[in-house]
Order: sequence, then structure tokens, then C-alpha cells
Amino acid sequence: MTIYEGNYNGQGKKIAIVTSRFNEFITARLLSGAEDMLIRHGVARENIDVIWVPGAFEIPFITKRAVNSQKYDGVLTLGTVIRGATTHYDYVCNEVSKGVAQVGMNSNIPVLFGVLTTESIEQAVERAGTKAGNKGAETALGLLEMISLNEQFQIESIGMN
Ligand SMILES: Nc1c(NC[C@H](O)[C@H](O)[C@H](O)CO)[nH]c(=O)[nH]c1=O
Ligand SMILES: CC(=O)[C@@H](O)COP(=O)(O)O
Repeated sequence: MTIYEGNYNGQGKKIAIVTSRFNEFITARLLSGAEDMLIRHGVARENIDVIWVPGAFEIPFITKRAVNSQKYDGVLTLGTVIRGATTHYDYVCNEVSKGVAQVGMNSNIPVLFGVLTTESIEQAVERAGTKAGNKGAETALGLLEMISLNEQFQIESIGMN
């Protein structure tokens, strides 16, 4: 039986963080948590690029551009979508989640989804560094694990050529 699993070693890794500015009060804390997690696991500060977009709906487009640049070992997406008085929330959430997943499936590097989709501001605050943790930090750690796992398969595929 062969078990594949990734580690959290960020040394030498180049990361793009695509972050939406809408609800910046929350998203800035997701970004801070993600940056802290990456740096504490060995990613050099100069190897982290932060790319700001207006809102979550714009995340997939720029994430695709970041992937296609071939500059990065992985891409992290961060944002905060909070339900308002209309159904706009549902359309934004559906498209950003579907779009990020689609970019990831069509990519040779990991793309992780760190966009909060909450029913209230309180739920968002809880997930941005208070009693429900920091989803930016958690997703950043997952990205390092996926980069490591992805490299194991890239090495294997080279071996098969
Ligand atoms: N309501 C939220 C939005 N709405 C804006 C859209 O994401 C998009 O920027 C606009 O529709 C133009 O294309 N964005 C968030 O990130 N969070 C929200 O709560
Ligand atoms: C998630 C959204 O787009 C939302 O903030 C918009 O608010 P509203 O539905 O009240 O227009």
C-alpha cells in the first residue's frame, strides 16, 4: 500500500494570494492570517504576491491569470461574501465557488478556496481570527500541503517519461 500525503514546508515556494476588497474589514484579517501561516512555515515574504480585486466575483478571472503566468507553485483565494437583503449573495457565492473550482481543475498547480460565505457579519468575524479560527490561515496551510502533494505526482510523472 502506498500512502501519499503532503507536508507543510514552504521553503522555496512562490505563492499568489488573490484577495477581494469588498468587506475589507474582514478580508484583511484573513489575509493577515494567511501571510503569517505561510511565513511561519518557511515561505519567504518576497515569494508572496498579493493581488487585490474589487469583489469575490472577480476572483476566478484573476486567479486564472495568476495560474497561467506560471510564476507560482500555488494560488490562494480569499474573500468575504455576506448575505444582504437580496438574492445577489447567492449568485456571487455560486459563481465564485464554481469559478475557483473550474480554474483549479484546469490548472497544474493547486488553487484553494478561502472565501467566506456567511449569513451575517458576526459569522464572518468569528471566522476571521476569533472563536471559529482564521479561515485564511487554515486555507494557507492547506495550500502548502497541496503544493507538496502535487510535487510528488509531478516527480512521478517525470519518472514515467
Ligand atoms: N456583496 C458582495 C460582493 N459583491 C460584489 C461582487 O463580488 C462583484 O464585485 C460585483 O458584482 C461586480 O462584478 N462581493 C464580495 O466580495 N462580497 C460581498 O458581500
Ligand atoms: C453578497 C452581496 O452581494 C450583498 O452584500 C449585496 O447586498 P444586497 O443584497 O442587500 O444588495
